[in-house]
Amino acid sequence: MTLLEVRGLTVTYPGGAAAVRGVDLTLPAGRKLGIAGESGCGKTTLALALLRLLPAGTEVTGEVLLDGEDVLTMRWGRVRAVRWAGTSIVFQGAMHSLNPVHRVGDQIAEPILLHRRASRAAARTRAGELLEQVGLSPARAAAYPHQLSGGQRQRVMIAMALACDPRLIVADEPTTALDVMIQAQILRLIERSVAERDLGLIMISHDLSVLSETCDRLAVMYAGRVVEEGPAGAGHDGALHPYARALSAAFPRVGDPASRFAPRGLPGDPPDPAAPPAGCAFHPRCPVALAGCATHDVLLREAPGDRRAACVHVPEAAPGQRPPRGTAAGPTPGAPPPIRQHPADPTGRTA
Ligand SMILES: Nc1ncnc2c1ncn2[C@@H]1O[C@H](COP(=O)(O)OP(=O)(O)OP(=O)(O)O)[C@@H](O)[C@H]1O
Repeated sequence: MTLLEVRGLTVTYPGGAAAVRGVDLTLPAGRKLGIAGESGCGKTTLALALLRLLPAGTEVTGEVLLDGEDVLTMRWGRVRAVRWAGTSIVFQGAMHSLNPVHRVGDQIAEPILLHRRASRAAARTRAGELLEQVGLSPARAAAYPHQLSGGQRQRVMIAMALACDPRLIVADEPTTALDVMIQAQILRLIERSVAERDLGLIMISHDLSVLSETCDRLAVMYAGRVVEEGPAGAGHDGALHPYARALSAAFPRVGDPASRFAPRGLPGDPPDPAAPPAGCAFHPRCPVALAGCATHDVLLREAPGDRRAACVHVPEAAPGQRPPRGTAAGPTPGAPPPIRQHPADPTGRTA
């Protein structure tokens, strides 16, 4: 069963930065999708669009269907309910996401009070249970965020994300600010939490190794587009698109000590999202670009090996090798959908 379907999602910030361009993604219930790409490629913008958290005045086209219901056209009351009970988000740097003047137990209890209409006592009890489930003592409910370590704060964020039993968790660089040992613990906690509850997970990271370990499938973004999507286990070795290959070569490989000392970087910078180059946006940095790549953009299409890739060098899969309709990714053909101006949430609340 499809939990999330993103169709032709395009996001343009005020000022003209087209941060996400024609993204199509499908996430079946209970599956884990990683989204990778270097800084500025549009990963966070995509996450914010899924929860309608983009700033006022941002232009959004396309559809974000959660259980078939379009998040982009919902009334605000419904959006607020969906943000906790449908999709919840774990950001990097919990210190900035938690309110410094409230006890963490109260912050976990708040969405339960608001969205589950629980009594204050029941919400507090549930907050204690959630703290225990993420490996913290229920007594820590009385702590303020500054009294906890970075790893403990991130556990509190995960407890908050789980508070209203969402069906999908979006984790945006959930471990980036943590040291390697704590990073591993938090990743295991996220994996266990989604497995126990059979949740969908979208995990965003610039770290391909983290995503390959945690997720079932991996989408690689460049300049606002998904340029490759496929099984995550092969993230290091099976990539087809030259950008996905370059990204994977930039990371040390498990079991290949030599690669630790000689990771290869990618020369050049990603393009300005307000003025992406004509043709394939990657062509100015692409080691195998052809003359036509400067004028002709290849849309994401079915490729061999249960993958999709947007490159002229990648052969298109034969019709018999393609997945059933509805799982394909790539800009949706046909007339462009209407542009929606994102109004500010009238209450200014994000709960
Ligand atoms: N509020 C905004 N107004 C205008 N442009 C923005 C805004 N937020 C992000 N951008 C631009 O949109 C592009 C995509 O940014 P985004 O944060 O989505 O990328 P990212 O892949 O998540 O990067 P990072 O890994 O550094 O967080 C960038 O060029 C960024 O400068």
